[in-house]
Amino acid sequence: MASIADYYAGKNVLITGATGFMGKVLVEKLLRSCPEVRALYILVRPKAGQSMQERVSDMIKCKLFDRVREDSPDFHQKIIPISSELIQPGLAISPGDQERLTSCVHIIFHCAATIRFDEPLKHALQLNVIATQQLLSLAQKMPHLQAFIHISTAYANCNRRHIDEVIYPPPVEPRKLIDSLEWMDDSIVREITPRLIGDRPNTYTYTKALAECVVQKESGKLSIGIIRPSIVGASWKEPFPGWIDNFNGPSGVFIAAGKGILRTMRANNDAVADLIPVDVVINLTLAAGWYTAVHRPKAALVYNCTTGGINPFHWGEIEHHVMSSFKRNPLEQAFRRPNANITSNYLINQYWILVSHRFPALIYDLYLRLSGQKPQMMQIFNRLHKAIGLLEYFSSRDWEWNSENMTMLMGHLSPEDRKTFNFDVRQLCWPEYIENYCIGTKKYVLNEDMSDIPAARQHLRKLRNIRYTFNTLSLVFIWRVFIARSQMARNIWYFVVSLCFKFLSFVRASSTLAN
Ligand SMILES: CCCCC/C=C\C/C=C\CCCCCCCC(=O)SCCNC(=O)CCNC(=O)[C@H](O)C(C)(C)COP(=O)(O)OP(=O)(O)OC[C@H]1O[C@@H](n2cnc3c(N)ncnc32)[C@H](O)[C@@H]1OP(=O)(O)O
Ligand SMILES: NC(=O)C1=CN([C@@H]2O[C@H](COP(=O)(O)OP(=O)(O)OC[C@H]3O[C@@H](n4cnc5c(N)ncnc54)[C@H](OP(=O)(O)O)[C@@H]3O)[C@@H](O)[C@H]2O)C=CC1
Repeated sequence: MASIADYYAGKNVLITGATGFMGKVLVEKLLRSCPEVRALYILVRPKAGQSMQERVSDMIKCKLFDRVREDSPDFHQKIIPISSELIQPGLAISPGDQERLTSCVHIIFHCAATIRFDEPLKHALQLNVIATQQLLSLAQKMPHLQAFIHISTAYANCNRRHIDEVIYPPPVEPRKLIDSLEWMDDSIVREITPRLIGDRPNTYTYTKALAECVVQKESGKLSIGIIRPSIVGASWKEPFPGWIDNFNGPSGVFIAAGKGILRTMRANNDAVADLIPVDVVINLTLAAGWYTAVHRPKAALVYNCTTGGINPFHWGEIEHHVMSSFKRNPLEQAFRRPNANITSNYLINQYWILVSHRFPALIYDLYLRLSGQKPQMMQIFNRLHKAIGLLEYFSSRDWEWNSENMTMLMGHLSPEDRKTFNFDVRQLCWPEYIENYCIGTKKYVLNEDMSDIPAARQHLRKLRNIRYTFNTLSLVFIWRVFIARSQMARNIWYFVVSLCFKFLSFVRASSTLAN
């Protein structure tokens, strides 16, 4: 049987979401490990004043592509951008481009989605469900198509505790929901959203569940694979350890903790932190593309791409390793020394939010005001609280995912492919992974230089001295207030002072005698 790289040789691949976190890693890995692939057609929209071409040029300049650039400097010639806005009818692909794609594409990887937890339902439905539907109908017109790989999420069915590799019945018939939301204005949709999403925490997981159902129902004769990654984190090994380029999921939490801003968060110490490195997800995705095309399974195969059942690690352990990593490799200009604690207790968390978040923010904003600058800390904390509030659902619970298809797929790979497209997470050493993850947030998200670490350490020492001074002054102040108001405090104070005085006299007398 052909190896994975042999299979992709000469193939035209269509990718949505190629400008996103996972899409870029997919493009890089395909070009590097399957160098004979014919072309990668990527659906891209213009954004933030940049044309499609400008965005793609920026993307290929990214450090992520350094390794493939070294191997084959002309790699970009294989990337063919196609202008597309996925929430428009027909995905806004021009008739010429549609014809080109339908005539040549062999495999589709559908990564695009809105992953925001606070996305209004209508928009999440348009992108995550309707665009998937439209892509499937485009796929139906492709005579050479061999596999359609849909990227879902392990949390699509997070309202269940045990999640098998099956497509569960949808919370609502997607067609009916699409039809009803079409005529409703945004305010009505906002009002009924909590009732619709029911026991799911957000519109993201809800619409991803609907999308899976659409893939199952509207795939016709296509060969389908559905990948369900859990919490996708920095890369484990490829193209280099610790690659990460965004604040999503735990990355923003790690950074906020490393900067000394986040000091408390609600999470269950003993719950499994189902992180999965991005390169593992991409290796599995490419292997699933190969398997789907070669074996043509009759029904869609679902791959729960998770670590919890195979190599579990817990939020409490993550907290410990993140903190010690940021102490060894501090971030620049930290607000306070990194010292975050997680707790599952609501009241304890609220107490620490008051003492360790709001109070320092208030003092710092006061200092900014007095020095003629614009206060900003309270605003930063309000945004942070909103973000961690949306993540708490995932850090406070445990799920059990069955990942038999991942094991089955590994069993079908040749020893060589198992190395090149490694997704065996049993080999993952968590402390080392977390260390590289934290360094990755410093280097690639915050663009900080590793050579500045001594200065960052010096800054942490300065913060420690400020804290000691502040604590001492506060103690003296509180004590003075007590002494002024209470006879008992005064008596204790005189007692302690006279005791110290006696002790000093004793030490002096004994040293005189000794001489
Ligand atoms: C140290 C102890 C650690 C212990 C660990 C404990 C817990 C771990 C925490 C989390 C684990 C749970 C993760 C669950 C993931 C589930 C898996 C999935 O299915 S994947 C999808 C994941 N999706 C997300 O993570 C998206 C979440 N984000 C959002 O929904 C939104 O971004 C938002 C948080 C609601 C914020 O929206 P807002 O409009 O206010 O801001 P923007 O998004 O426009 O961003 C503005 C600005 O802020 C930066 N940003 C975004 N998020 C964060 C963050 N979390 N921390 C810091 N900064 C953040 C963003 O990049 C923008 O910057 P800029 O203006 O410079 O571009
Ligand atoms: N990150 C994670 O932790 C997890 C992610 N997943 C799934 O993986 C997939 C990829 O996620 P990730 O890479 O993290 O997400 P990103 O947000 O990084 O990327 C999303 C991609 O979708 C594209 N996109 C969004 N809206 C449109 C639109 N209207 N038209 C065209 N393209 C659009 C974006 O393009 P643009 O650059 O133009 O915005 C971007 O390329 C998603 O399906 C997600 O559900 C699953 C589990 C966990």
